[in-house]
Amino acid sequence: MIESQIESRNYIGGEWVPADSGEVEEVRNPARPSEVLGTAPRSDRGEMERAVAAAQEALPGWRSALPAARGQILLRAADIIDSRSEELARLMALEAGKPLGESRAEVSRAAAIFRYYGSEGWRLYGVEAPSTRPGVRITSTREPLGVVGLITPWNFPLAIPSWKMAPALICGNTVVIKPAANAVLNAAELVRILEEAGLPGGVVNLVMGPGGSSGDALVRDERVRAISFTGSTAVGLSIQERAAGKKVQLEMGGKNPYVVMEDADLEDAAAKVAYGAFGYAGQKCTASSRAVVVEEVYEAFLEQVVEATRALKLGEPLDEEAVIGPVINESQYESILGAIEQAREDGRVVLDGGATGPREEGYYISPVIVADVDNGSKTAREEIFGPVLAVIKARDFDHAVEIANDTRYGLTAGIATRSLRYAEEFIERSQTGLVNVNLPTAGVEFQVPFGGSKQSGVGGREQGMAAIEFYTGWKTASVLAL
Ligand SMILES: NC(=O)C1=CN([C@@H]2O[C@H](COP(=O)(O)OP(=O)(O)OC[C@H]3O[C@@H](n4cnc5c(N)ncnc54)[C@H](OP(=O)(O)O)[C@@H]3O)[C@@H](O)[C@H]2O)C=CC1
Ligand SMILES: O=C(O)CCC(=O)C(=O)O
Repeated sequence: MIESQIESRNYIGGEWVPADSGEVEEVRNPARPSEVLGTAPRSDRGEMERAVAAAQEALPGWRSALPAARGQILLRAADIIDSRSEELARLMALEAGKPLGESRAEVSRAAAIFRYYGSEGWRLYGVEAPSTRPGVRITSTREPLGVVGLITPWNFPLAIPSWKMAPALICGNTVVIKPAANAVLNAAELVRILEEAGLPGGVVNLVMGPGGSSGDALVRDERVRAISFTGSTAVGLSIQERAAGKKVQLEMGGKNPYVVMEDADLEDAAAKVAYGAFGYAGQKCTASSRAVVVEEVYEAFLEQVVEATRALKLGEPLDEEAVIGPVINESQYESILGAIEQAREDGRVVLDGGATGPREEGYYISPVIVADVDNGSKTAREEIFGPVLAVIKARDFDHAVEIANDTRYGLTAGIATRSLRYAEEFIERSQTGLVNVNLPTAGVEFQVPFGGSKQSGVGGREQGMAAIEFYTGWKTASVLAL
């Protein structure tokens, strides 16, 4: 239980302000839906227009500040995140239903992201190239894009806003962020931390409101030079159309395969697939939702993965031992239960989970594993974003790779094997942005490029140096001294 409800507000031009209409949305605890954690302003287009104007006004000062001075603020933010880690982790567990252990890891990850980009200010390198013309000096330097719009989901309520905001800021851009309705309290805390770290008013602006109105206003605003979005494929692809003329980065869904070869350590593979499929109830774009297993070890793997899944505790997010919490909200709960019905038709149920009790007692769904799934079926093709694992039989390595790649998504893929040849060939042939050998598909590192191919990702990659590339443009100057 929380001690008192949190009344969150928009942050525009350095002021914490309510929605123009005064309307609010309740924020509820997915583990106890009757519990109201707080409220968020129900903003519309007008608030978004003012937030963009504030970001535009703050731009000249921020872009001309020394990168090292911008970096100092990010480094201070990292220290504040660390100093408040337990409180932030508990808020994440309450609002996003993320088990405490994983919430703690995400808070540390957010601090590390701010630290990493805080020092990137020293490395905003340009290039000097030889000219084809005598006496001409050519330099290409990086410039900020201007005002950037960030639209973030609820499933990584601190890490994703951090890995979008920190690189945008170090490069000298100003920001307007629209967080998901189910992650507003976390987003507001992060912005409060940046304010406390000394970020000038207007450099980051936060507007809470429905995606269809305030989010749409951000996407369409001509003053906004770039949009970085994480969320569903349908919304992402529609943003690509609405944001015509802007630089766009879309991180969308996944239907991530984990191939299990005959030479794998089956116990290890089963543990990694189970964690990848069911950690945080499968609500990750990197979740292992398809296990593709060669026939030689198929039945043995099924036994092991059921056992490994049974070992994962489903419980209250504040329970130290829990790995699987509730799903985020009623609409996801309904949609996942519908997908489970479909999965029962599409395969042989080897672990029969589903709703664990009345929804009023929390949106809990226990893991479901279906075997003998055809890769052409709905269960194997559509992102469920819930605790459902489809197991698909492959004849051999080539067939497994073919099945793994036979999807409209291309975010991440894994393989369990002891063979260097399988591992290297899988890396080579996998049509994904990330490949993991004997490691879970979920859980990415911030210092390297992150993102997918096909309908998992459009635009430049996030994180690592790729984010610097996204949040800057190049200016080439040619000079002939007379
Ligand atoms: N790739 C990933 O990591 C994620 C994938 N998903 C996928 O999406 C499904 C649904 O989850 P959901 O939260 O509804 O995802 P959405 O794609 O609807 O939401 C993601 C973000 O986009 C905003 N948004 C929604 N509609 C618009 C719009 N028309 N214009 C601009 N912004 C908009 C949302 O705001 P608001 O919350 O106010 O609607 C939120 O901030 C999941 O089942 C999962 O498959 C979801 C989250 C993360
Ligand atoms: O697995 C991770 O660490 C990141 C997942 C992610 O970015 C997402 O689900 O949106």
